[in-house]
Amino acid sequence: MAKPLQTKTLLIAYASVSGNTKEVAKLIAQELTHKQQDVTLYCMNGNEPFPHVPDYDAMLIGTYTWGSGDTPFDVKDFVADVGYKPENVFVFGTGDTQFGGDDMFCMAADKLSKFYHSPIAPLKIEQSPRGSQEEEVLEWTRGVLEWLN
Ligand SMILES: Cc1cc2nc3c(=O)[nH]c(=O)nc-3n(C[C@H](O)[C@H](O)[C@H](O)COP(=O)(O)O)c2cc1C
Repeated sequence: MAKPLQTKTLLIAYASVSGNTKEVAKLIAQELTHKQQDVTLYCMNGNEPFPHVPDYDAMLIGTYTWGSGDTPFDVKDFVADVGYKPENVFVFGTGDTQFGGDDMFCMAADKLSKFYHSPIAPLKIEQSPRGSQEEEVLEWTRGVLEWLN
């Protein structure tokens, strides 16, 4: 029989301009909540109060990629404001292969994942997760939970 999952406190912090990364963040949050996890969603480019990161068992960071493989300023600011590298940081991103092809696809997610020594590979979604990519989001989310348990 599968081991029951422990309830973890999980921060999902994301930046999103046109809504794709927000959609992925919401799907992840839904799945985690469904699995009895204690989830807080935080939008980096909104007006919500800054989260107290040490309160969480793990942080999931969501980013789009802009320019030529660049990390958005909102994400860079968030990372700087957190001020330390927590353990257990998982990264998801959305991108578009029309900008720079496979080499630059979701490059911001790759960079963040390296920066935080993330224990599992970043999730990379081509624009909106709706449709066939939804299952990839759910699988990745289950992978995060498995790693934390
Ligand atoms: C000016 C510009 C540059 C972009 N550069 C990249 C890029 O280098 N790599 C990539 O994967 N996506 C790139 N994108 C695509 C966005 O990352 C993608 O549309 C993403 O899903 C937007 O996320 P959001 O809807 O959460 O804002 C670029 C988009 C724009 C408008």
